[in-house]
Amino acid sequence: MRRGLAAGNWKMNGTAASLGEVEVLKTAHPAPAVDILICPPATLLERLSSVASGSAIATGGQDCHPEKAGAHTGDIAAGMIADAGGSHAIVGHSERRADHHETDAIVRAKAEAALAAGLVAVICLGESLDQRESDQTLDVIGAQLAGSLPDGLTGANAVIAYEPIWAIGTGKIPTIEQITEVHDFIRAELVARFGAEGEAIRVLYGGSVKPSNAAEIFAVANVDGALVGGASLKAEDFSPIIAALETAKG
Ligand SMILES: O=C(CO)COP(=O)(O)O
Repeated sequence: MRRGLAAGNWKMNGTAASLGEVEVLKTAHPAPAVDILICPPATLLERLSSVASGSAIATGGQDCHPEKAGAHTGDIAAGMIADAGGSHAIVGHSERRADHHETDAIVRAKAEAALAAGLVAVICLGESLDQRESDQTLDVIGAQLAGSLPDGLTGANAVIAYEPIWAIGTGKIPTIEQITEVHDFIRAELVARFGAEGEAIRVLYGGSVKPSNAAEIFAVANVDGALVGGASLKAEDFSPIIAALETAKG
């Protein structure tokens, strides 16, 4: 059985004061029945990793550059995430695909760089509202899976996050039937491409996950956890989401 994963993406939020939230989570979840991951802004990764050290909380970056090093002002290499104590790298988030014009090919190259640095790649995909309303969701997700996923993915080196763009930060979530349909589709595609490992790769749902809706989302068989934005910033919101995942998947 796949172990649940509660992942927090702090996006461009957080300062040194936010490290206190991690202290609270550490105390509240000393031996969780699921995995916990926090991806803070790069400025906090090393400090947060040190606060989380010795606890059940893993840390990661929100992006990585495809290259190992070089003249790429403002970018961060996967090896630097590992050096700062991170074990995961989110790649292909819709905000990066939109703000930084990242294509599936770029996302794939970034995921490959993450794997080469020994990180777990958390590869994000999801449809826009237009695509959802014109019934293209599964086509879009299929194309993103085909284009963004490197070869050789396993349950140990990759996580997929399905995040419908229109559900991110909006308070709207798809119906449970829609979440079930997409997650079942992703699972089938993963198994078709990666065989038994496709069964082991965790598939997270992301987009307006809150303490109030977490339990119903986690009840879906092929939802293995969540990639949480806003509700991961405060321990008082993230902690009940972790607890709901423990109840559903622990
Ligand atoms: O984009 C997300 C996580 O990567 C989801 O963000 P919200 O939980 O704030 O909707």
